[in-house]
Amino acid sequence: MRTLSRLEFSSVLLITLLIFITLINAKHASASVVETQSFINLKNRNIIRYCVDPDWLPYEAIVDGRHTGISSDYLALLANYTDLTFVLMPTSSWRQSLELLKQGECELTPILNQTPKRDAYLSFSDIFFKSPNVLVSLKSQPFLQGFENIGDRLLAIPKDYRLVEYIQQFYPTINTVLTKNERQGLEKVANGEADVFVGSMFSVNAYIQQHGLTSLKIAGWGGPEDELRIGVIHAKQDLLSQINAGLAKITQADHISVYKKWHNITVVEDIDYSLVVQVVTALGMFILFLLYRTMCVSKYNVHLETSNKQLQKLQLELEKKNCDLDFLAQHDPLTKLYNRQYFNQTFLDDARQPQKKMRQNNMSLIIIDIDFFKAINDKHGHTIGDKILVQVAQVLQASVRELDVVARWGGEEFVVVCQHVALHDATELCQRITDELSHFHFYHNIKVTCSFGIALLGENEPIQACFERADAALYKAKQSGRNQYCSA
Ligand SMILES: Nc1nc2c(ncn2[C@@H]2O[C@H](COP(=O)(O)OP(=O)(O)OP(=O)(O)O)[C@@H](O)[C@H]2O)c(=O)[nH]1
Repeated sequence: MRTLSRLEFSSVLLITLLIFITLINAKHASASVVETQSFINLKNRNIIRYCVDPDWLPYEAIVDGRHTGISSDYLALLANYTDLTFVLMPTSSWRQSLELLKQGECELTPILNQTPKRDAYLSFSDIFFKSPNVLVSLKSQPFLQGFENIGDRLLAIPKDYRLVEYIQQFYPTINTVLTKNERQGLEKVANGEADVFVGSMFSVNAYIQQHGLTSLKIAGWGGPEDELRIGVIHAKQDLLSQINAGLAKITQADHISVYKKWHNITVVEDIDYSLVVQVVTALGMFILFLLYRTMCVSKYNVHLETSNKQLQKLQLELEKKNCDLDFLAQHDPLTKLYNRQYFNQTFLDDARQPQKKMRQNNMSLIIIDIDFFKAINDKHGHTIGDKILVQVAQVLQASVRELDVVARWGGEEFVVVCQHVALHDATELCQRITDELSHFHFYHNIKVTCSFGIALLGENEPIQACFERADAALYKAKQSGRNQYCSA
């Protein structure tokens, strides 16, 4: 058996090492192609050591020592379309990955932007993935649109990211604070240590959703979009033709599959809740004011209704009092017949229209006087005398027609005005009254008789004269022995 040359020995040692690394990674069943390669395959394949950003999901990350994210899926596709085998060199930070690339320890990094500084040690493939960068701020901040409106605000950027170079070159006056990674930048904004953060939309959104940073919002676009490529160290730039050929073989369906797997963007709505609160508060106050007004108005209405009812009651009482007053002014309180004042106003005033009509239609005037009333008073007392007066009034009222008017002239004397009644009819009325009185049961069986004086109102005769004639006729009836009627 021949002994191995130094070159053969080194190759065997390297392959053994790679197998060992592969076996360790294989237990994680990653999308990374190297993790499923057999020893025989590895022998025929070009093995590439690569580094990634260990904390840049969904683009890439190292979780439990395993490469995951968009770049992991693309490397798997590339491994299918080329004879390249990719072996992950785990790092703890993006900076460390960049350092290993500069030193040539890592030969490839699968997803990054091309920048002038990186051109110094990396060669770049064609673009295979594009993504916008966004500005992130607290929801209370205004919508910034772009870097132009950042003003004095403090901008957080992950160090060693392409955007640092971009800001330094195009917006050197913006106050910046460099953060370890995107997560730290977002946390600084959420904690108020920085005002704005700029980063890739995919990773920013993923982080906001994963960690429930609901106080944050997308506040604008952050410069040119990321144009992501594979970077290889200059020593390995010959690989680029194979890499680009492999990338070109990736189908649209492959791209969409990767995109769907890692894209879970939910639009964080840019709602100005302070405005909503202001509007709701204003509306609430307006509604409260309306309620207060309605309560005041209904209270006032109740008060008004009560006052109106009281007023109506008072009005009714007043009307009743007025009626009472009117009645009292026109009636005799004892007999309830019309009084002398009413009689005078109604009949003795010639100027009044009704009397002119009466004159044209036969009007008879009868004066009635109770006989020997003084004797009744003297014998039975005034109270009984009053009652006799009331009973005589009832007899008179019951004996006349509705349109005739009976009034108490004074003392024990009454007046009857009969309309449309000729002298003859008036004498019949007196006889009827006389008959009624003779049959009427007065208090204490007192016998009550009356004397009557009748006069027919003559044409053009003043009523006063007619009254005087009736009075004279009454006197005549008295003189003739009472309980009789005389006409004039
Ligand atoms: N009880 C009572 N008596 C009254 C009222 N007004 C007048 N008198 C009485 O009526 C009486 C009238 O008396 P006289 O004028 O003398 O008449 P008379 O006694 O009826 O006699 P002749 O008329 O001549 O038949 C008086 O005694 C009055 O006091 C009254 O309202 N009530």
